[in-house]
Amino acid sequence: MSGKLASDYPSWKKLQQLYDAEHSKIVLKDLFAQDPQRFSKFSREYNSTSGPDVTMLVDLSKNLITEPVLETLLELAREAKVEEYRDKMFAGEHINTSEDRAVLHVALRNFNDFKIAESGADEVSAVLDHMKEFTEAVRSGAWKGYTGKTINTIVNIGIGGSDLGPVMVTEALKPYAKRDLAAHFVSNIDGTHIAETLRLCDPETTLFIIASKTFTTQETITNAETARGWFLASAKDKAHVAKHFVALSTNTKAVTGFGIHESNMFQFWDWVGGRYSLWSAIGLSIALVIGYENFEQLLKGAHGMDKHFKETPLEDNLPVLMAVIGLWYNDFYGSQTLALLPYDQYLHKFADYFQQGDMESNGKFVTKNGQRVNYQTGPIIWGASGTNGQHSFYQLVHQGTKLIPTDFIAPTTSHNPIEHSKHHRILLSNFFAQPEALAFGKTEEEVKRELGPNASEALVKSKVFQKRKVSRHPRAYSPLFVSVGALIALYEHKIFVQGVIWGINSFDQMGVELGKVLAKNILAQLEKPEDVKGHDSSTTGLIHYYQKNRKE
Ligand SMILES: O=P(O)(O)OC[C@H]1O[C@@](O)(CO)[C@@H](O)[C@@H]1O
Repeated sequence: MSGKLASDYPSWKKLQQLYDAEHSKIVLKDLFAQDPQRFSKFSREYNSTSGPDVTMLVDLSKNLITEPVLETLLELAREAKVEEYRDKMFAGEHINTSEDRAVLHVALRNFNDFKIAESGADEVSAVLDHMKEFTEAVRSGAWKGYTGKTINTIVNIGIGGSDLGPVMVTEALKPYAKRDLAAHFVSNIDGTHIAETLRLCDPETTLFIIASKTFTTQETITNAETARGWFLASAKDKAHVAKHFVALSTNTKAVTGFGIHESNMFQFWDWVGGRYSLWSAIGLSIALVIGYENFEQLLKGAHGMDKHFKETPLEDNLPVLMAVIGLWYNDFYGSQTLALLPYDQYLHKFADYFQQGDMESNGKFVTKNGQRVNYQTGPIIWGASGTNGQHSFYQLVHQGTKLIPTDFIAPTTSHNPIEHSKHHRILLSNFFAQPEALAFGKTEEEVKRELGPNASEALVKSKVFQKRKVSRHPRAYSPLFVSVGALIALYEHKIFVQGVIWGINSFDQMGVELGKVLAKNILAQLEKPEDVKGHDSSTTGLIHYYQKNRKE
């Protein structure tokens, strides 16, 4: 297959020359000493221009970049036609080429701000109205269960994008949660997940939300059937399912086939990728937990970032800046991962969420026109909330042999200013200190001065901190729901920009299909050892061991 690879762009070759010439010499301490304006030159403040006020400071100055490097990275974005592809996305062009679909999660939070011609885009507000009406009915107690009781428990049954977004956001927005409405999330096919959850539920007061874009996902449909069986064991009459089961899907036929009435279905469309769907009907559990008004503010916070991405010149465009700096480490420094480190306990699921968001989008090795890439694409996303990570994996980040790009995120204000915000000050002191330690390290001379002349060579060496990289963006604390919306959209668009530069399709997920097919074949063979056919000796041996030793 012909076509340009990212590594064919002149700017890519220029970046390689800059890397070859500079990487072994770059010392952040020197860069800061040489340029007192470095912080202001490489920081950007975001102030939303639409919807609720969101302010955010993104500080990129502690990155291993110089002005020529950043200029060339932005040149790369231009050569890859990032702006052109961005405009195609917003216009509803079918940029998801392998599935011939538009990519329009921005239409879910657009509030008719910019015209989108894709079919279904004009139905978004009708679905939001339905979500609002239903949410208010459940939260007010107007919606009754089959014995006339109000709903005090919701169980979202879904997996991947039909689970991770609702889980992360309901955690992130817990300060706004209706505390007498319990929310549970069942995703895993492991019977433990649904069994442990149902132990916490009363069939008379529990609402099940079956969340599945395709409504064919084996885990979700199996869990949904188990939940329905559990419910009917008490309710008996199938007519009562309508009061306790709703569906979020694009597949009306499969939903009604399951036994959920169309009036209890909240629709979305094929141009909403699963990992980009929390803004759609998939967000119903979020709206139920925090209230529809706050859910709408979440959408508006994201929309503000959409406008920023759509309208801001590249050199001030936050998703673009974060994307190209991430690419600099990934493709020139050879880093393999990106650590997301929110110093905000409410965001403790943020890295989990973007494992799917980033890795399912950019974990590809061929370009849109089928060419094998000759560079790294999507990074491995991992992380944990601060300060916990400091007591777990920071040793490797500080003194290991790998370069670990890190995003530090923190709110300026806490929802829980207990002890006169003493906790928040301690949290933020660590949030400021860790990037400082990572960026500037500690030289051998400094260690020797500290330890004195008698210190062993080995001890001195063990206390040296090499210089590392860090990008961080403390997040100002406008009301959380809007800034969470803006923050998620920021990362969504960063992922989009990287995919455009790498020339890959960030919006399909062919890689998850093979495992499903193999699992289905094996499932049919698990009964008897003589049924096990067509596998390698390892898979065969493992299955036989299970068959010989299982107790159930
Ligand atoms: O929402 P659904 O159709 O049940 O898919 C669930 C998840 O399964 C996938 O792995 C695709 O098969 C993710 O892309 C998706 O979010």
